[in-house]
Amino acid sequence: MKLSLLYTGKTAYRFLSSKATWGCQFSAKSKVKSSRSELISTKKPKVKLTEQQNQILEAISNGNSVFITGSAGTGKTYLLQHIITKLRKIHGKSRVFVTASTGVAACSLNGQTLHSFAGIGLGDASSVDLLSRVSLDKRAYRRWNKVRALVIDEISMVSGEVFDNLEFIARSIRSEELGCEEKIWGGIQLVVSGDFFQLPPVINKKGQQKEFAFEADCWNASFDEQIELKTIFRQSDAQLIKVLQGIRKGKYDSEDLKLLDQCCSKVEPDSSAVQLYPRIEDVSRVNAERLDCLDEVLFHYQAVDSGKDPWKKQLKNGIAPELLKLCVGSRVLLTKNIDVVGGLVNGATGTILDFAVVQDTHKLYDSEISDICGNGNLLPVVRFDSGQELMIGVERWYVMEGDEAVAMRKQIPLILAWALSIHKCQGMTLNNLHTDLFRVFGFGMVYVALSRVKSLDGLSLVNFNPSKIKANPKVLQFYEKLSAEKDEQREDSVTDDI
Ligand SMILES: Nc1ncnc2c1ncn2[C@@H]1O[C@H](COP(=O)(O)OP(=O)(O)OP(=O)(O)O)[C@@H](O)[C@H]1O
Repeated sequence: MKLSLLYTGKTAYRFLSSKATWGCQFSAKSKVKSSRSELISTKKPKVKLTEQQNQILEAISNGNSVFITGSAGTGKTYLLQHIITKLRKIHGKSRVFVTASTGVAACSLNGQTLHSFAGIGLGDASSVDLLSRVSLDKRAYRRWNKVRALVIDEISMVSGEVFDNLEFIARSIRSEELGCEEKIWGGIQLVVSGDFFQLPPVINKKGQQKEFAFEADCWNASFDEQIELKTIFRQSDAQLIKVLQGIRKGKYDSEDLKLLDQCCSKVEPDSSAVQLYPRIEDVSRVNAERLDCLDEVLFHYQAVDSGKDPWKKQLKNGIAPELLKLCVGSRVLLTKNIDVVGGLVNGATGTILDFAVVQDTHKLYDSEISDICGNGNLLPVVRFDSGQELMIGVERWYVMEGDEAVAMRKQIPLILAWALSIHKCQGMTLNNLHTDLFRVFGFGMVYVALSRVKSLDGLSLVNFNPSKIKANPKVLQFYEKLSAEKDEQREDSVTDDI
């Protein structure tokens, strides 16, 4: 029988007490670090920005609105963090709003979802109706007035209709309230990032004309520059990069197919491989089954949320679960960067080794732990696949409105990692992954799934079929046009030089 330390009675408590003592001995003997201890280096490794990344930063310093795109792993999100710091210096912290199309992406940037920033609910109404909805929502109205720079990450999942509606709202509110002439986006500096070859928007209305944001009427006029990052950092193997670049555009040759076939012929996927599924139901089922098979005592970690709705609700769409169930032997994935120098970053996987009490903490932190873990104050000890062992402490996820934290979740930064959804892994880097391509559907999914992996050794596939490799023709056309325009600009600048 499984015991729940948080919800069961005396039996569990007795177990917990003995386990706690053992945990102390464990900590002393094995020198397990706590993710909150001073032993962990929080210094960020110095990453030199590329010339192209620096050019983008410069364009932003000059007040330009920029669309940043590029293949998976070209450092779009990484660059965004530098951009946000720069924008805050230019406009002041409270006037820079950081948003993303999904809760997971928004949380990883400590931002808010685009829809909640905008105050448009589901956004399924006409532009005029949405404008009156926003005008009645005091906070949303104030945000639209206050914002000087708006960052939008994972734009591939925002529809053209929503993009146009937001521009209309920005222009209408700001020209009326600020008394300025009508400017596109009401003069807001826009920084938009994403790769349209990745996951597309979820379209509710049938026959929607403007599926992608680049189909919005205002798209081209919204930006001073549209830049495609070219250097891929996630993978270094030239063969893998070539295959992934092909898959991104729905293309492959016999060499690529041979390589993908080799990934299918691995007898058993590495036991550390994260299984990627398109549907969340499969993810929940596989993780629950594997947890059950271990037949170990379950430890429950209940997230503690603060703030008000609608912000608090957004926390539910983030990466940190409301209730995290773990036991010895569980495969887990880290959801925060806790030791960047040591490689313990978002996406690092490992196995739960034990549960132990944290030593030498401040009273304040003790109470934080007990809020989440109940009376036991036992924290999970993880042996990461890199070999490091670490006790994982409590972390925080914020929903920020400008410089104000409007909601916060405290939770252990781990999720079960036998299985993960392709939607949740967008933006992640994984060492080992396994996926059944039979289940994968739609444009972009195969590319998002496969482009998470760092090297071919870490990729295992089943049911690979070349017909699954497909790119949306509209997206292909958009990128062809973008690169033709760049070529033209280059030619023009050469002619000018002569
Ligand atoms: N200039 C750089 N030099 C070295 N590494 C970099 C550089 N820029 C980014 N990286 C690293 O590249 C990796 C991928 O970056 P990031 O996740 O930002 O890519 P992305 O383009 O947002 O990918 P995706 O589209 O899959 O979300 C990260 O580990 C990041 O630290």
